[in-house]
Amino acid sequence: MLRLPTRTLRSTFRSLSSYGKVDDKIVSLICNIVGPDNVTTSESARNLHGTDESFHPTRAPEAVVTPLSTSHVSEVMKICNSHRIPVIPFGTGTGFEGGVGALYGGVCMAMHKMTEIVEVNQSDFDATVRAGVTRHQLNDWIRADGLHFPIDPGAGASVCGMCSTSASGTNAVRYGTMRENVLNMEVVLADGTVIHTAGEGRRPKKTSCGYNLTNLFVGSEGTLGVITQATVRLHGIPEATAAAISSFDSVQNAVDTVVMILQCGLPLARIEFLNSDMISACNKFSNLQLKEAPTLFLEFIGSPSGVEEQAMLAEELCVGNGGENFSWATEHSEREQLWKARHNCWYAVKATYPGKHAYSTDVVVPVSHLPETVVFCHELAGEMGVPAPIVGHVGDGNFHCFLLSNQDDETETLRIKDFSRKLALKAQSFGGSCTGEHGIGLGKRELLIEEVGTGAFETMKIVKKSLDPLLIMNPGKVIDLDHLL
Ligand SMILES: Cc1cc2c(cc1C)N(C[C@H](O)[C@H](O)[C@H](O)COP(=O)(O)OP(=O)(O)OC[C@H]1O[C@@H](n3cnc4c(N)ncnc43)[C@H](O)[C@@H]1O)c1[nH]c(=O)[nH]c(=O)c1N2
Ligand SMILES: CCCCCCC(=O)C(=O)O
Ligand SMILES: [Mn+2]
Repeated sequence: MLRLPTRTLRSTFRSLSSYGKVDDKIVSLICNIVGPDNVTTSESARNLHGTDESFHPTRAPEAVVTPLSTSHVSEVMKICNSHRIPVIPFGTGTGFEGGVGALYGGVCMAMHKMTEIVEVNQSDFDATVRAGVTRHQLNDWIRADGLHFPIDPGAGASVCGMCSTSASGTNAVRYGTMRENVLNMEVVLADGTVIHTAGEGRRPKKTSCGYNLTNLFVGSEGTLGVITQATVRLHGIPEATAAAISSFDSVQNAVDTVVMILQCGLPLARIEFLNSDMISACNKFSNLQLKEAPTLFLEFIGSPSGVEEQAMLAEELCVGNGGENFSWATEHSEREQLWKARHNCWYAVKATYPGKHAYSTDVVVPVSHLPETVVFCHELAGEMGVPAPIVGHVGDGNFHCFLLSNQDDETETLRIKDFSRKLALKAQSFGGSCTGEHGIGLGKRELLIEEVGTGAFETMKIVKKSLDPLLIMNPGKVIDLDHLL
């Protein structure tokens, strides 16, 4: 099934241009599989599918293919593999690290037409979806059964795209990330082979059955195969929910409170930190009237009395650290407004600086190092003269700092890259990571090597070359081609 190349990769790829071109012959071969309505070389479609939310320059693929089934994906992969044509999977294009850019041309495999919710097992708390299903679509489908899929990147991402970046969001402190919530995946490998990472039809909540292929493909960012189906955990919608807000006079006091709340074992559903620049952007964009100060947004779930008890304990801890204006709400509309504003932070800050290109850092540290890392970020931004709205999933030790550049201004772009690198190195020095949820993509390839070290990096290269010997799967992402040739 999988073969290592007989010649060395270096001689196979004498130059990067040795990738095959998507010429008329290839388009017609693909057309024979998916039908003419499901392949296009139009400029607008190509540009759209080479773009995500990142500030990395757009790189359009040569063609966009929209498969309708796993066998379509498999047959197209066979053609691409035999002509050594790059394939770049595309979910909904909401990624932050340039993952969908076609650096070496090739075919974009756009999954949005595979929209079937294959099954929902209400009493087993799991669902299986095809690659085009978004998290919103899944939640709309299962709500009436009293269930939800809690992983919530702010955008309406596809569930399989979320598998591929190991996404999380505001609920991870309670429910975990995609890594803890994916039970099985169907994946089409570079040569067209179809596998099920946990075995076909399997959906056990735990397993000791061999190597964990599921978690190999979670976070693989389209570089090891195309995820065509995912089986994910679902959770019951809690009986009662309350949201709370408290503002502080310093970043340090706000983040110290987070550590205390976690140390008390309060079973929070969400705890998010926003600095004053971020609150200011949210007030304008989402029509809130919050005090422009370091602020915590919290959410508690459980029984009505349990929620009240949690809110009172949280209030005590906030007030003990100088927290002001502690207020909490159980009303659905009030909670919705708050979390909608939180999910729109990215758009709120973008609207504050029109015309600029935006980049979001994504460091994560052990929570005991969170206060000094957030303060470091604040001070570094001050020293470097970089405006720095900050928002974070602080219950996991993960936060984002929003950076801006005028893409034509090289000095500005270098400055934010420098800032981002310094912050990532600081997080790594505390035993943390350069990325908690956005992935490596293009921007963090060197940081990946520093983070995992030579031995683990060499092992990653072996995995990549074994599964994709001709390096056609999303080439240049996660691992620079120079390291693979
Ligand atoms: C406003 C806002 C807010 C947030 C976020 C975005 C935006 C716009 N995100 C980022 C983003 O939503 C997240 O990275 C998603 O997992 C991307 O899913 P897409 O379907 O859009 O993948 P997209 O199409 O962007 O692709 C991302 C990567 O996955 C690969 N890929 C996509 N589908 C694949 C498939 N079927 N098989 C194999 N590879 C595939 C692509 O090749 C690419 O490398 C985020 N994220 C987060 O973790 N936490 C957060 O809090 C937020 N918040
Ligand atoms: C500083 C704003 C960056 C937000 C990036 C999107 C994201 O992950 C989120 O949590 O929101
Ligand atoms: Mn986030």
